[in-house]
Amino acid sequence: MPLALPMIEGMTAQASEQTISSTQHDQAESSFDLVIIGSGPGGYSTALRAAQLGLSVAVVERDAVVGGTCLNRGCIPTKALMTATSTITQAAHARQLGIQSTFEGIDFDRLNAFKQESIDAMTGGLHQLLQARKVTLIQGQAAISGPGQVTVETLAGSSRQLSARHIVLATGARSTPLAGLPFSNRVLDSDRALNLERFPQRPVIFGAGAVAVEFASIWQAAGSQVTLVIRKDRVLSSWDRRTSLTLTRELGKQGISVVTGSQFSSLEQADENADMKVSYEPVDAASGRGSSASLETDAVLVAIGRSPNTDASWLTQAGVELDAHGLVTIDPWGRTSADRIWALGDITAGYHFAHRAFEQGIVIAETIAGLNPQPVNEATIPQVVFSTPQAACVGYSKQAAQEREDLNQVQETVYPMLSNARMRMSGQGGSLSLVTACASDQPDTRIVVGVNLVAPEAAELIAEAEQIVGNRLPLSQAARLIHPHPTFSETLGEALLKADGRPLNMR
Ligand SMILES: Cc1cc2nc3c(=O)[nH]c(=O)nc-3n(C[C@H](O)[C@H](O)[C@H](O)COP(=O)(O)OP(=O)(O)OC[C@H]3O[C@@H](n4cnc5c(N)ncnc54)[C@H](O)[C@@H]3O)c2cc1C
Ligand SMILES: NC(=O)c1ccc[n+]([C@@H]2O[C@H](COP(=O)([O-])OP(=O)(O)OC[C@H]3O[C@@H](n4cnc5c(N)ncnc54)[C@H](O)[C@@H]3O)[C@@H](O)[C@H]2O)c1
Repeated sequence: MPLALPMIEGMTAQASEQTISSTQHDQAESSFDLVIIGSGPGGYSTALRAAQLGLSVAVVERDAVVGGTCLNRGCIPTKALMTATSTITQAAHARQLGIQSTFEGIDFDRLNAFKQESIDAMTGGLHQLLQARKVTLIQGQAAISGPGQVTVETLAGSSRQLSARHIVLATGARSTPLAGLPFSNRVLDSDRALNLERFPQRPVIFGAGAVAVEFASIWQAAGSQVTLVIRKDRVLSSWDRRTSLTLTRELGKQGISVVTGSQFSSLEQADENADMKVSYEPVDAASGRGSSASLETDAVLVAIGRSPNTDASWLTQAGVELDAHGLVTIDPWGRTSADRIWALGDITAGYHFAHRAFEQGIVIAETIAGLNPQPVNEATIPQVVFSTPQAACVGYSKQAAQEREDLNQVQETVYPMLSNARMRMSGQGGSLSLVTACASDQPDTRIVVGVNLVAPEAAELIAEAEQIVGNRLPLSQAARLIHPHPTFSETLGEALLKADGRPLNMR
């Protein structure tokens, strides 16, 4: 085995590149139980679990560094920036509480170094772990070239042939542009937005999902004047209505200008480095909702979703079936329509989160190893958005629960968040709704089927909710769980007591 990469502070992408290349195994081996295409959360979780189970595994990654979108261009760098800029929000709140503090600006060199250190620590650690589990890493562009055959085109221009008992597709996704508006150094996707030397001063963001809302919060906290243009009346519009309306209101309270019912119409720019005039218009002029305006802006962020990396012709030639959105069709264990080809993560239909890909990878590896695992429970995957305040949910909204034939007597319990001491102290608003029902296979037992939350630390709080919802804990038992006082987690405890007909610290 090559020497393990030490987790060096400030490790550069170039150093990482050398590391991936160095693991193009000195070993001549080209035959594996699994060849995995892509080293993001889907690919690496499959590799780690399969190797743990004694299977021989190769991961092919075209990037210089392992970790995919999540570690290099997604979860980790956004949360590094969020960690840094949320301290500005805290300092502003602290001033209202008598703590004298001044915000003297941002040292962008240091902030960008912190972001890169965060990425390097995670990718370096992952690299070491893959090596420790004896996973073969190969840098290059992979393609299925025949049954059980993968061809890798390396950066040096050479080609390598691998044979595999099983092939796992984990090729991820890329940002979708607005029609007629290609990405550039001023029209940004999330990759470009993460690589700015400094934050834009007057950004206009199109989109209402996690990327749009997280960048809006990061930039607004840092003092940018953010305009968020959304097509519906609220952000995260596929979520529970109360939750998404609460978050929309809170973003407005933070100072973000949220333009509802509107969409991009045109962009004027003298040259590629000049400021732009961006215009938007009502989505449905006849409805009377939405507005038209033109804004001067130094950056436009387009965050309208991502397109799966499934357009290469070798995929369908290998017999892998795609749906109308270009997503790979899989069964609950990750099998595609082609024999011994599996797929997971952002190229499959469902929630596109790293933690879903982790569990899919574990299930695929264990199934290949013959362990017969339970399939991923798609209905209880927690969703989280690291905005200010955070939003998180698991299970069903009241409306979604009412639409299910296997759930009866659906009830919603709303907890008044300002009854919680820590919520009051935080200076942030929020909402919590708990959905309970009786499942048709256990008609006499009321269970918690959904929790929808806006609060500081919502992304942490949802982990407990996932235990309750995912394990179908009867409400009567869940309401006996004791929550430490005074904590944000008591919001869930109090809501459970209220749903159980025993409200404590409220009427
Ligand atoms: C800005 C942003 C923030 C996010 N934040 C979060 C978060 O906080 N929490 C969360 O859970 N999720 C978050 N996500 C989503 C998360 O990043 C994805 O769900 C996750 O990365 C999907 O993993 P994956 O393995 O399917 O694909 P990816 O992580 O995209 O990895 C795919 C890999 O495959 C490689 N590849 C593709 N084709 C080939 C080929 N032919 N040959 C070789 N290699 C190939 C790519 O280079 C890439 O490295 C975020 C996403 C974005 C964009
Ligand atoms: N905290 C997290 O876990 C996290 C953070 C960032 C991203 N992600 C994941 O990354 C993926 C990409 O995020 P995203 O926010 O780009 O996508 P998304 O699919 O979550 O949201 C896209 C938004 O754009 C809107 N939209 C679609 N087409 C539009 C158009 N033509 N004009 C205006 N608006 C339009 C949609 O209504 C939706 O609100 C998602 O799967 C998300 O779950 C997760």
